[in-house]
Amino acid sequence: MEQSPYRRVVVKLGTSVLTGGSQSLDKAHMAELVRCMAELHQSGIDIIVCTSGAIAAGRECLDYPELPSTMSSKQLLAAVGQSQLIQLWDQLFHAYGIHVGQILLTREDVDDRERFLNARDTLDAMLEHRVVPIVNENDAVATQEIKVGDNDNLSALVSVLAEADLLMLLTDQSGLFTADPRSNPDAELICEVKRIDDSLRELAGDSGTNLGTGGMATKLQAADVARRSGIDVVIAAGASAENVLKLAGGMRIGTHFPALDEPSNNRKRWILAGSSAGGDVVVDDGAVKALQQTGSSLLPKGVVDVAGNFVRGDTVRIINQNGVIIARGISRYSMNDLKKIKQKHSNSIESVLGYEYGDVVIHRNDLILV
Ligand SMILES: Nc1ncnc2c1ncn2[C@@H]1O[C@H](COP(=O)(O)OP(=O)(O)O)[C@@H](O)[C@H]1O
Ligand SMILES: N[C@@H](CCC(=O)OP(=O)(O)O)C(=O)O
Repeated sequence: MEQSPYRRVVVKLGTSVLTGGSQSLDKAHMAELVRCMAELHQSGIDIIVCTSGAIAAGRECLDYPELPSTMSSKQLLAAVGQSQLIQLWDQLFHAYGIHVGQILLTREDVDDRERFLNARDTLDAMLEHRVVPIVNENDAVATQEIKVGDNDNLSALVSVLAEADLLMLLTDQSGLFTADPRSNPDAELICEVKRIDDSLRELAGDSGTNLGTGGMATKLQAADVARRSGIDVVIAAGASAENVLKLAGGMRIGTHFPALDEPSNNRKRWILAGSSAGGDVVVDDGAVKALQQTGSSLLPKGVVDVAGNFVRGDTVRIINQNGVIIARGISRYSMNDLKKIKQKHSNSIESVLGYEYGDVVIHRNDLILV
């Protein structure tokens, strides 16, 4: 494999790829995909798999039952199929000595700041321990109101959550075409998209099968979300497992959506644009110096007081002891927690609270000086 320009990659595998268009999971092809993802993992790149296929696996496992097309039928199939799916991924990665862990999300897990941070911490911990996260929507419990609804958008949210730098949307077409190639054999592949506008959205149709969800329309929505967060996105064919290696090596296959901005800038803008500060964290002069001069994270040791009312994940103002605002940032600890751990060394957080969310109160990536 070429030297990869990427360090953290989300690989989204649609039902179309995992079944090869059939009614059951194509285990041989999944093994090939794992061979390539394992190679990436072993080269030091963090891999997150966003897998579809639970509903298809559930149908297969229950021997294709006749069910009404209701939400609860889908939930039943997903509940059965998800356990089949995760077992299969586990076995396949195990052959390369790689551990996997399952994360099942709904929209609520990313909309709510505290849950967003929790999910991010879990992903970070898994990646830090070189465990491959296998993510899907929590279809078995998600109702329409709390669903992301499709795994294209889910994979974009996961990419943002994990601060990935590449999102591969692997599907049964070699990219985005000027029209749905199923019904338009003359349609041409679009190699690069710089702007996602209404005229492009008109080209992107729904899924051509009854297995996939959303077709190219949801892939465009996902590309839009991810690239705005500084993540390169590519839609490409998943039928060739080698494409995983080629794309991670920066090869130009499929349809590319280059990232629009530096992730850090974008993230910091989000902090600045975020809801009005939930509270104030007063810090000592040493902490002010560390934040302003060395770009450090804020540790509990430097916190002298807290005010207002905030929970973990809220944006807070960081002020010095003269009341001057010096920064804004997202607090990893609630106000109540912070009251207990202020002026304490980070390694005593767990003994004081009985749990910990890491050494820092506000990570430097979640902080902007004002
Ligand atoms: N402009 C387009 N270019 C490519 N494919 C398109 C386009 N419009 C609609 N499609 C359809 O999108 C399908 C892929 O989406 P989907 O079935 O949801 O797959 P997946 O399971 O991989 O998410 C293709 O099989 C194709 O029929
Ligand atoms: N979460 C569902 C897949 C939903 C979905 O978006 O499917 P797909 O369009 O094939 O990526 C499942 O596991 O069956």
